Amino acid sequence: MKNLATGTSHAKIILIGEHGVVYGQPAIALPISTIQMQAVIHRQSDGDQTVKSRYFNGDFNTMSANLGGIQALIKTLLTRFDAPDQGFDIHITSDIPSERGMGSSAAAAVAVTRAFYDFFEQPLPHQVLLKTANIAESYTHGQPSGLDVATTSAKAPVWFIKGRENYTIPVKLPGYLVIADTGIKSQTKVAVATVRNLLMVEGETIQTRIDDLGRLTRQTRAALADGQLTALATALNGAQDDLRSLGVSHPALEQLLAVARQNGAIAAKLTGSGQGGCMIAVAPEETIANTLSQKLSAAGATATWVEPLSPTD
Ligand SMILES: Nc1ncnc2c1ncn2[C@@H]1O[C@H](COP(=O)(O)OP(=O)(O)O)[C@@H](O)[C@H]1O
Ligand SMILES: C[C@@](O)(CCOP(=O)(O)O)CC(=O)O
Repeated sequence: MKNLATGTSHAKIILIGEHGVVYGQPAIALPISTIQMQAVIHRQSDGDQTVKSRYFNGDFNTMSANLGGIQALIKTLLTRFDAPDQGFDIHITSDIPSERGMGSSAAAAVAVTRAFYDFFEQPLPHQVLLKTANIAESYTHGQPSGLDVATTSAKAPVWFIKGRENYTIPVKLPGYLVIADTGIKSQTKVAVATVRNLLMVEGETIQTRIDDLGRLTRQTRAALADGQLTALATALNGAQDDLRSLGVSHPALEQLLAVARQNGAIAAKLTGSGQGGCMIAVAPEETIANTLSQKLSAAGATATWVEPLSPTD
């Protein structure tokens, strides 16, 4: 066992397919490796078990309710390594805004899992990482698709279908993504419940929208493979129409989407669970992306990021 161990992860955005993915449709998500999360463990020889994060600073056994997922995950890991009473101090630091659709809960779970495997000096196969980190996600979300854990631990864009073995896909497209945060917090489990309730009440019309998200995601995959920026834009804009019908947009998101479209974005949609959180816009050139970022900030976005559409290591 080490005296000092670390685990890292990063943010993600869902390019297309959020919410549909909960019902078996495909989704495509991109790692945002410039926005990082880190978990650092110091061994405590006195047996103390302590946690420090944005949400909580104190004894591991009295962690606040919104860190219940991380607590359950750490308990599982200590049991797995036959060390339930091992002393540790874990410090989680994050640049990922929380409850904004950028995968903070999954990134925390991935960083913590990696840190404990490093602490106990054990190899961590990727499939074990996914399964383990999803213990925390199940607690936080109820029934996560697994997309967020897959992407916050990935180095390349992920093609994802729930319950299947998922894989990374190449994206070789010119163009830039602008990510903008409305600053409005929204919990994934609440947005997922909105869609579930609508599906129960309205049935077929909602199922049609979910199916359409799958169709548009497949169209996006073809557009990414062929370098077709216009086809990509059509699919992303169509997905926003579907997501609005599913009840997961928000006036603040709609306002930023309009600003993006008026200032040179060829596509704009919410990303992640919606009902607040972040939106993404696609710009054909970096100069347009930088202008968009300024305009979105002026329109009230609390933070913006510009990223190339084809991620680089
Ligand atoms: N820095 C952090 N340290 C520990 N846990 C975190 C941190 N940031 C986020 N989380 C966890 O993620 C939860 C938010 O997750 P969620 O509602 O899914 O939003 P997101 O879209 O950001 O993933 C928080 O309630 C907390 O449990
Ligand atoms: C809405 C959903 O498709 C994505 C949620 O993303 P986030 O937790 O808002 O980053 C839910 C899921 O995939 O489990």
